[in-house]
Amino acid sequence: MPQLVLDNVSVHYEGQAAVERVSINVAKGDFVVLVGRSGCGKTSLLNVAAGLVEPVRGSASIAGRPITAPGPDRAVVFQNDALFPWLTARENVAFALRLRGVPPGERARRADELLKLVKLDGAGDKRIWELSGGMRQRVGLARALAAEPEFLLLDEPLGALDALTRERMQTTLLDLWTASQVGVLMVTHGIEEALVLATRIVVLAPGPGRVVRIFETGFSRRYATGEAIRSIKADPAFAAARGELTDAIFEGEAA
Ligand SMILES: Nc1ncnc2c1ncn2[C@@H]1O[C@H](COP(=O)(O)OP(=O)(O)OP(=O)(O)O)[C@@H](O)[C@H]1O
Repeated sequence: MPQLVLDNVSVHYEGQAAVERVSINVAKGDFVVLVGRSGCGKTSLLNVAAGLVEPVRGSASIAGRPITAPGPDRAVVFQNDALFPWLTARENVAFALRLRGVPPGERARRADELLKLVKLDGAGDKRIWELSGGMRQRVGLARALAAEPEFLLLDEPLGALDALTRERMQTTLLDLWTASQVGVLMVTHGIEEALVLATRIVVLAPGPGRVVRIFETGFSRRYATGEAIRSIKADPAFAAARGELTDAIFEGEAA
């Protein structure tokens, strides 16, 4: 099974250490979430996995192949994803299909399938500027999936959304993950979001960024096997995990 591996990765900017010796493994089917206070290096680590930042020490690889640049095996979705506003939702997704070499005759049909997967069937003809923030983010996800990546790298993809839309998008993300069995590496500031989505949560602390705790969590697997999110969140085990995770994030912070 191909694994995305960050092995003892250190990242420096202008000689300053931002991340020191962090190791993270993401197998296909894993949903790994990075959490931690501002400046602990979450985005830097995601950028190393994306091939956008080169570590000064340690290595990044997929199935043993070094990561040196962005590649078709990884799709990246950022908070304010750059869609083409003058194109329709379908054309945005079809653009990614074109880059992958899908023949013109198949692109519209395949794009519609992907839009259906993110529950945007019927919105294919709408231009990006006509869509709400949540709908745009779903187009971004459909476009990322169009590349048929092995790994999805998500940097606060739901951060700009209102609370209700954000909650709905969490189930959309889980549905996509369950259906495609990609490996996900995601950054979030949402504690509850991390618990709902992750199979593993990596807690980082700043100064310089390092791993302080790893939680193996099973809530998203429960969703994948049919349990409703509401029932999962009502479980006392969920509240207990939220308390533990919050403590781990703020441990060591000056009062
Ligand atoms: N391009 C850059 N040049 C210089 N310093 C940078 C650069 N990118 C990040 N840093 C620094 O590296 C450290 C880690 O930043 P990073 O964005 O990875 O953290 P983060 O955990 O994602 O933060 P946040 O939660 O605030 O988004 C910070 O101290 C930041 O100021």
